[in-house]
Amino acid sequence: MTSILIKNAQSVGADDTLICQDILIIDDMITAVATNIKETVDRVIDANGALVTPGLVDVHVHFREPGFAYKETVATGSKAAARGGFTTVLAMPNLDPVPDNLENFQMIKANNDANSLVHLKQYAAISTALTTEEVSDIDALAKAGAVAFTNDGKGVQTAATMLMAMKAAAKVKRPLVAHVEDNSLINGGVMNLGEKSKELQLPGMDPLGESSQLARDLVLAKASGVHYHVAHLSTKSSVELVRLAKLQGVNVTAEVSPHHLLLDETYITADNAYFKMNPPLRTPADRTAVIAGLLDGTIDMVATDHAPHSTAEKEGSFIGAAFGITGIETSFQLLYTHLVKPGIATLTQLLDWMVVKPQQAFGLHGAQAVVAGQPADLALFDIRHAHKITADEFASKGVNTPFIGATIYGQTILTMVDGQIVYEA
Ligand SMILES: NC(=O)N[C@@H](CC(=O)O)C(=O)O
Ligand SMILES: [Zn+2]
Ligand SMILES: [Zn+2]
Repeated sequence: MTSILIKNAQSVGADDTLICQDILIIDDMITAVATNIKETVDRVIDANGALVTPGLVDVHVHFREPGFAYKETVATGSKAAARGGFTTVLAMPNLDPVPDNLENFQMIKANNDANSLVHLKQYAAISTALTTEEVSDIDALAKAGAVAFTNDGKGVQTAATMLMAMKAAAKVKRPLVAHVEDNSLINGGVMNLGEKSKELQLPGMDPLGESSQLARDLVLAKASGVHYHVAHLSTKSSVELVRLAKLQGVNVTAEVSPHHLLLDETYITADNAYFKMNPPLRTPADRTAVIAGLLDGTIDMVATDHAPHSTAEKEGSFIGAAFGITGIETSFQLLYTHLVKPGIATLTQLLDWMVVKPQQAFGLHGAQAVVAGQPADLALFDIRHAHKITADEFASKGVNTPFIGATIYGQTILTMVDGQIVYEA
């Protein structure tokens, strides 16, 4: 038996008030939360007024193993997750080999299970190689433990393939997660098609590539009854479509990334690939719409789309650089600093978007509140001191984020998974 007593932590109570309490953890469970717990334990940790939350959940990360271990591994990615305050993450299938059959999936899952510091669930591919019209063996992959199905990185180009996959996913009661992108509207674009692409004279991708495929999918989702989840939603038009679909009873959920909430294309002042990701940063009107969509519940959750790449792949121009930015070590902190501190959102809302909704939508197990009887998955954040993000502090192999140099509050002090400390500052 191991026992840990965390003293003087501030947990979020009713009406968003902070309550200073002690937390007793025995083995993998929270066994008591109260003021002034007196108990002989193996270790006492003085949280010194830090915020305590249930472990964060990220339904969209790229851990790159197997195939691209030079960008990230399960060991480094999960360490980065722990450093960000995350205790459960869902890993994308754009790997090599692709988890589009049982053998590949089992090999990838075994490697995840052997090397992850946090709870790690694996997505399987919708179609073979993430690009074909041949739907994967969704039934077998679900039985093997696939948390959900997605071709993230690529849109599913034909309605027939999408409908077939949705019906199969509905049968096994797993979400179908869509990276919505119609290739016929991308035109080799490296950023959003509009004023900024014109100014920088770079090829732009039409934002209708996202919303037009989303509109198709929502019709198919309604017909198939699948739980359809939209990955990294980024345009005003997409928000409007999801809002309408929810009103019509479509079983749809949606995620937005921290960068689409906090940045737009006006932040791109030079041809610097640290601002290159897919979907691209959109217009200020799109950004206003995704924030409003999150606040009114149209968008259910935040997911980082943590996409590490090597320095060589992100150097220089948008042309030729890889799409994607890292995010798992800075997301809670950036959103706390820019949404909660200024009063745009409450801490309760932020935790709803980063813990409760992801767990509910994907049927995950984990603490939804720091209370006795819950699993000891939790994080402590220092919300009182400012911190400047530097490239050398990341646990991830990727340092490709435009937020380097930003000042944030909420640095992670400690992260615990099943009662084990997996990160300590
Ligand atoms: N978001 C990105 O820009 N890149 C992701 C793929 C994806 O999420 O579509 C990647 O795998 O690097
Ligand atoms: Zn994607
Ligand atoms: Zn992604």
